[in-house]
Amino acid sequence: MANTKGKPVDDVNPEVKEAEEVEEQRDVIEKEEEEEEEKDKSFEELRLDPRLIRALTKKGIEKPTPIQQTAIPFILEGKDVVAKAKTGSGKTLAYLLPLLQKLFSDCGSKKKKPAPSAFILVPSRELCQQVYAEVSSLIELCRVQIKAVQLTSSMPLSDMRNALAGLPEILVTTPACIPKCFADGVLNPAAISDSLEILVLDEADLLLSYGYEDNLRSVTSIVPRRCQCLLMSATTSSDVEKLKKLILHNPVVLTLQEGADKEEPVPSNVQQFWISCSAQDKLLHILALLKLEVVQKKILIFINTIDMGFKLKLFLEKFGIKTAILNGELPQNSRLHILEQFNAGLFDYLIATDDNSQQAKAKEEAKDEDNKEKTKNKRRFKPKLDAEFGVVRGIDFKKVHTVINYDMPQSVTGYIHRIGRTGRAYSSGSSVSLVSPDDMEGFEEIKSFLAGEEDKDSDVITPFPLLTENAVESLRYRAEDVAKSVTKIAVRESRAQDLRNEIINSEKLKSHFEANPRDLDLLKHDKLLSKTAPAPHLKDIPEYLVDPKTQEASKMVKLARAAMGNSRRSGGGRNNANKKRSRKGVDPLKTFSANGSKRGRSGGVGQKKNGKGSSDGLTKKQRTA
Ligand SMILES: Nc1ncnc2c1ncn2[C@@H]1O[C@H](COP(=O)(O)OP(=O)(O)OP(=O)(O)O)[C@@H](O)[C@H]1O
Repeated sequence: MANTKGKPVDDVNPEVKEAEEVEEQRDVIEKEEEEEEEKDKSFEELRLDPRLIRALTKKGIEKPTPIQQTAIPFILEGKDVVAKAKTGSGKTLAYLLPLLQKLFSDCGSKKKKPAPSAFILVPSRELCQQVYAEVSSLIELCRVQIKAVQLTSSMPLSDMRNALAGLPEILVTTPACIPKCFADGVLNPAAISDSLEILVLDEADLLLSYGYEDNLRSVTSIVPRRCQCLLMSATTSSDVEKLKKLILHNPVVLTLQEGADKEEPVPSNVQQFWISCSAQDKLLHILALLKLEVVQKKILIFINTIDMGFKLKLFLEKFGIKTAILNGELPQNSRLHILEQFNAGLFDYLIATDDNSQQAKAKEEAKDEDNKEKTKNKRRFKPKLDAEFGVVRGIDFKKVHTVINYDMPQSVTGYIHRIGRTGRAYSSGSSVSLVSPDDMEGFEEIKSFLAGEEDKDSDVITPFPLLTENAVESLRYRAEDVAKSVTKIAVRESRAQDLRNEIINSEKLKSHFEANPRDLDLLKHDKLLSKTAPAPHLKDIPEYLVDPKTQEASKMVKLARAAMGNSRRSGGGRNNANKKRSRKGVDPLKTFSANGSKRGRSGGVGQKKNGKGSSDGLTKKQRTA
């Protein structure tokens, strides 16, 4: 940078002056962040047991997140707590750590209780598995004599009995499973009333929407008055209020706010974008996003129906893009395996149908099929959905950098939960929503909810800047041609075939997992559905078709990926240096615009919502270069 010291102000080159101002602003921001970090409490200051702190260190977790800093002391004090904090903010450890610490004091006593001391209720089997894995790994790392088990409704009775025979202290389950256990005599309500000390309702905003109200009532009727109740939620809703009244006694309500005093349901480290296109052009746009590589991998794509998921998979396959599919009709072993493989980085693109809105639709579809079936009096493949399935909400997808809404979600809450699959804990991410004219009303609702009352006109979701119209149009002919070839029959056959394969796989996986619990790479779930290899002209899009701006954008995205890959540490956590790098590092969406303007575009690319971002959107390194 030029040395301007001693020069009269008027002589200073305006660009240099501007750069200096940016530099000063950056220094102020860094200082503010450092001060913020200094105010943060450590796990030691939260009076967490040293065994737990050592376990966290082994997991790469060094510093509590804000919700953990706030909630842990209250939970350790024995208070009922309602904790509302955005997706990915670390709510699971916020309750698991103090819960375990409280059980540590009992684990020396020789006499085991007849029923678990802690119940953790979650809305889906996937979450059950995830929370169980987390609590088990903490117990193992702490080397304490505490036993945790998970129960789900689909387990055979004998497995449930075996699981409970060891008198576990912690039970992780779904609300539907408990009345079943009572009815089958696997759990004894009176014993629970005697033993239960802590009840956790995780993802409380979802428990009622999954239709668990009656199940929960049968549980609460046996919860003793002395039992400490914790309710964790990513969003506020009337359901959460209902549960609060049903179960908690005079709770401490923690609503974690970010920024000055603004409550932001989506983490500010997630940049949200949208693309306006017709419903028919969604295939074309997703092809452009993925094939021209203007979005960061790993990518999670949401669609609303299973058929559309298969159509998308077959369509992308023709262009040599391999994806895996996750939905509620797959067997549970397959679903868990797909999640594990995706989290382990074995594939980059996952197409997911989410939660019960999709289930309702699919059930309708199945009903329709049923009726047709009866009239035709013919036997055909019928999908059966898992009522405890929840692929998205609360699931900790690791290192997802981009979430794409191919179909828009049915509600604001759905949007928040989908977007929350990226930008988890201290990582950054982005989302791109494809919005057709039919989606517009719902989209406006989402936007105005996210902007909040005072900030109605602010653009929280901005137009996606890295894809030019020319770039999209250059793929139109190919996309439309291929889309025509993916017929309804092809979709139906692939769906049936895939399900058959997964059912066979599921059995193999079951026995394999029993023998090799850590082996992930057994079966690949992103294998091709179509028998024909992609045509070369579709697999490799000729360079001349892509305009220079998009080529440049794509290069930036690749560079950023490489940079992020290098700065990543294995394991769950990051150190502070890494964290800072990821916050301010090379994210092309923050530093580049395909539309040419190199400085803060309207829509705020490169600027944090709270106005803390650098004014030119360039990193120190880039400016120096
Ligand atoms: N203190 C921490 N430091 C670093 N990473 C953390 C910390 N606490 C939790 N994490 C990691 O952050 C990720 C998100 O945590 P978690 O699943 O608990 O979020 P959540 O708030 O429950 O999100 P959701 O509402 O979507 O379920 C996990 O991978 C977890 O291991």
